Amino acid sequence: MSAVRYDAVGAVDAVVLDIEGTTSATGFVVDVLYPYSRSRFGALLSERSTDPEVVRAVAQVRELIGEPEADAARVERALNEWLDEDRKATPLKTLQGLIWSEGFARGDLVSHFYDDVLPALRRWHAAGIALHVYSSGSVAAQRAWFASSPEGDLLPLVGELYDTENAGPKQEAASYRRITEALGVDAGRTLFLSDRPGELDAARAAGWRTVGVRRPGEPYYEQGVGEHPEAGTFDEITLSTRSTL
Ligand SMILES: CSCCC(=O)C(=O)COP(=O)(O)O
Ligand SMILES: [Mg+2]
Repeated sequence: MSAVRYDAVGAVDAVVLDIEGTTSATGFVVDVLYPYSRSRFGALLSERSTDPEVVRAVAQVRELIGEPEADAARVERALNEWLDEDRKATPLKTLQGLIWSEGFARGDLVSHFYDDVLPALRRWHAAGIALHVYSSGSVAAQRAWFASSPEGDLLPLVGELYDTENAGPKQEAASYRRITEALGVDAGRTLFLSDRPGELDAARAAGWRTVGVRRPGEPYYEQGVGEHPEAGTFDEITLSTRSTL
């Protein structure tokens, strides 16, 4: 796999990061985070049934399954079915985010990053490149994820956090246009790193630059990333901004 260089003048002002499969192992999410949330959905739904975020997420679950009267047990069953399918349904992610952020704060959970990721993020941040996140994981989950890394609190490295609630579905170009507008940066100077071809296609359709991150063992590794430039690790991605040239 050849290294990707973005070193033309004014190449990149901002990098937007996908998490699962890109900065971090899908295996960790599925084997550690998913069981943690699965075992706590029941308690969350019964003990915090009046929490506005829970109320809103439960209403969204009922709407998605087409059962306006679904009780807590039915809602929990739907959440677990989506977990089994790894379906990135927004209310599932909202409820997982509530559970995980408490788990991270309590010290039950510590996030995972591939070895090449944190050095690259520090390098890019030091070079003046803004780092943002766009993940199906909720903003609350993303914040906890970066705050509780094996190397401590990484939140000072990252700027804005986007999820399917505040930006929209990751496979739709409109979501990336929304982020461009919110960030106030040129689409053509924004680089999206993701493992999923559908997300990369949507970002490119919105005028973003893209690099597909293909890590052996990840679910999308065999499928590849189509026509997008690709990198096996963040070490292969050389970035610079106008100000550094
Ligand atoms: C800290 S987010 C936890 C991972 C997760 O639930 C998820 O759905 C990540 O999906 P991504 O869009 O980052 O591939
Ligand atoms: Mg991903």
